[in-house]
This record gives sequence, C-alpha cells and structure tokens, in this order.
Amino acid sequence: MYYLKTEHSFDSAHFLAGYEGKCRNIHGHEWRVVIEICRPDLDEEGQTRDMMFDFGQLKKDVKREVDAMDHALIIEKGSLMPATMAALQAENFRIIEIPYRPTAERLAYYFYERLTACGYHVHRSTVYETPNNCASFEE
Ligand SMILES: Nc1nc2c(c(=O)[nH]1)N=C([C@H](O)[C@H](O)COP(=O)(O)OP(=O)(O)OP(=O)(O)O)CN2
Ligand SMILES: [Zn+2]
Repeated sequence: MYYLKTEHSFDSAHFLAGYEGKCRNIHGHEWRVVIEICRPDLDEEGQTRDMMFDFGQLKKDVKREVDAMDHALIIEKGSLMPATMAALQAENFRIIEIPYRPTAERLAYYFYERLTACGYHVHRSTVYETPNNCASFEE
C-alpha cells in the first residue's frame, strides 16, 4: 500500500460545553490537520506516472477544507444561550456550528468525512490541538 501525507493549519477558538476545567472557557488553538491517503497501486502513464496522486492537488483540497474553519468560533449547536448567539451574530463574528462538541477527535472525523467526500481514500485524519496532543480517526 502507498501512503501520501500532507498537512495544513487553522487558527480558531472553541470551548467544551459541560467540561469541568479550564477548557469550558472560550480559548483558541492553532489546529494542525494531517491527512493521509492511501492506494495499493500507482498511475502507469501521463503526468502522474509512478505517483499515487499528485501532491499539488491533494494540498489544494486539504487547504480548502481546512481554511474553511479558519478564524472562527467553533460552537457545538445548542451549547450557548440564544441571546448569546444572537449577540455574537449581531457582531458579525464568524461562527461555525457543528452538531457535536468541538474536540480534536470530532474535528479529526470531520476532516476525514470532508476529504472522503472529495473522493479520497483517507487512511487517517489527525488533528493536533497543541504540538503534543492530537487525536486521529481512521476506519
Ligand atoms: N481527548 C481530548 N481531551 C481534551 C480535548 C480534546 O479535544 N480531546 N480538548 C481539551 C481542551 O480543548 C484544551 O484546550 C486542551 O487542554 P490542555 O491539554 O489542558 O491544553 P493546554 O495546552 O492548555 O495544557 P497546559 O498543560 O495547561 O498548557 C481538553 N482535553
Ligand atoms: Zn481547546
């Protein structure tokens, strides 16, 4: 099996609703997203001969998906009071609501799904919250 790996980062804020500890407060991370794709064989001719996939295209697709989460407040749907949401929206802050807690695990799954939907056979999706802490999803 051949594997290709690329990564891209985004800066966004989140908080963990219901968490007992400092992470219940809004705080930010430089999230590092590492995507690994795999394929058992290589292209046999043309521009991508002896490649499983062109890095250039993979990098573009990963960057697009990751940049879509950049400089936002990522919120679990329903975890803020409606008045708080309304006030944030009135300020025109960039809010991304997701249907689950914005943990590294869930974001790893989120990017796994997004890149799979782009047609990649994703081997593993890893999201680093800090340089030392990461979570991965793979089938
Ligand atoms: N399994 C998971 N555990 C935690 C997650 C997560 O996504 N998956 N997330 C958090 C918080 O978001 C928090 O930002 C990270 O907490 P912590 O490790 O305490 O981060 P710090 O870098 O600030 O740690 P210090 O050692 O205090 O510098 C928590 N857990
Ligand atoms: Zn955090």
